[in-house]
Amino acid sequence: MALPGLNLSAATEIAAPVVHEIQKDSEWRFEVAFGSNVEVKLLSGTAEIFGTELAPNQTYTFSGAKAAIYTWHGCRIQVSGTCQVEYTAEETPMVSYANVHFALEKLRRQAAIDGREGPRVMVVGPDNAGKTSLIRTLTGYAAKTGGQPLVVNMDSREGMLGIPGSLTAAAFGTLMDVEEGWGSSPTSGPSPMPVKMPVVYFFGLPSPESNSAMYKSVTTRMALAVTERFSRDVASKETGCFIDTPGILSQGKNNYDILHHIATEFSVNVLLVLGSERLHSDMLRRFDGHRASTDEPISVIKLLKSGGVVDRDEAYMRHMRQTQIREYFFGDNKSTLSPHTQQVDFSQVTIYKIVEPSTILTSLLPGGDEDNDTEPSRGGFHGPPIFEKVEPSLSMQYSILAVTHVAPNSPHEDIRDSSLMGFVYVAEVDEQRKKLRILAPVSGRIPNKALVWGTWPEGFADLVG
Ligand SMILES: Nc1ncnc2c1ncn2[C@@H]1O[C@H](COP(=O)(O)OP(=O)(O)OP(=O)(O)O)[C@@H](O)[C@H]1O
Repeated sequence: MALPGLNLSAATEIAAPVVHEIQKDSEWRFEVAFGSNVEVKLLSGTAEIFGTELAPNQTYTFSGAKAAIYTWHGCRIQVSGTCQVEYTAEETPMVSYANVHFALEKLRRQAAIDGREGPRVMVVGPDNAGKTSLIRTLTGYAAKTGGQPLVVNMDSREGMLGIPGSLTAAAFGTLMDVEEGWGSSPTSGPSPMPVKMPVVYFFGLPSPESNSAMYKSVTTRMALAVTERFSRDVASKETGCFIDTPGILSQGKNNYDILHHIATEFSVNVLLVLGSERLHSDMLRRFDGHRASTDEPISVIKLLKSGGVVDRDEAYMRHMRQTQIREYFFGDNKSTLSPHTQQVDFSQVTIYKIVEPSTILTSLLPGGDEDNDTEPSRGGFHGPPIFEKVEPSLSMQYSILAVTHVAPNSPHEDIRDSSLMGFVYVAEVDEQRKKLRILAPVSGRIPNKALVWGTWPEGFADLVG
């Protein structure tokens, strides 16, 4: 049986519960397919999942998950449902991760005494090295010891409290969601977990390589947002921040200048290198002891990749992106949302498409169409165009549009640098009647703001019927 419209196989029948006894300093690793559920309950002892403790006797439900339940002192867990993979591992890098946490705590205490910002930590490493999991773990530990770290996701391939394609930052001073990872962002429905208030920018492309100039500009804007947050939030300032980076930036020297840009803009002073000797030595050469834009040197620390980190294939990643998009509009099994569909005329929306760098080159060549009269004011800026104003067309059907905070005809730089109100989904484009069917998370008219269309996330045909 299949759930209509969701392209998921229905939950398989629940196998009889199994009890696992996990020895101290070990973890139970498991993978659950999308569309099936596995329930886990902590029966005795203590356990955590990526730095967030499990409450005793509470049932946690996992679907489409690859994760590990770690115990420092030993525990018993009850598992119901069928895992694709499950095993217990005694060898984990958790002690070294905990040592990093204690070292960061020391820096935080010193920063509080000196009235400075806490450590600004950037995590680098190839794809599937465990960067996000390490940041979740260190964020969980920092929150548990009373801190409120800012977590910055600079990887547009995956969303953090937002849709893929966006770059977000949020303060984590409260418990994270054991089942969902980063938890939920403010939505139009109630949430059992404290919601986080992310600041969101749109990149709209899968990789910084797709448009490094635009990525660097959005990075600069995000770093300003983080500095601004530090200036009005003492708890976050003292705890510092964690910056997650796209794996592609660590895979080959071509993109090290982008890593350098992130490190400089965020005044990074701790660089954690996961899972690559060669990257570590490159980073040491580039950064160790070098001064960032503040007066502090950068410490480069090598950490082992966990043996539990799983390579995720394209089909899994695609499913994960679609789940994130669906949850943004419709909620999850804990809180159902009620998005609204409405018809709008083409004339009611102003949509900008991100210009590919190759097109920019063409438009700058003699005879190129740089002086396009249909383009809005460039606010006195004469650089290459960042966006192209486009009329809706069939190719836009099933796409996500980012709703900025700026007026429809704002200069390109203002559109690029604007944080986002949210996202809408183009359910249908009727070129003949010049009408769009739009799905928005809340009711009311689509705000009269500049909308941005990127190539990422890719179109998602099955979101609404
Ligand atoms: N110890 C572990 N046991 C089981 N699964 C794990 C473990 N650590 C991480 N994973 C899983 O492995 C996958 C990859 O990990 P993660 O997302 O942290 O890597 P990453 O370096 O951030 O990847 P990318 O750069 O590609 O986004 C995730 O699904 C994560 O939940």
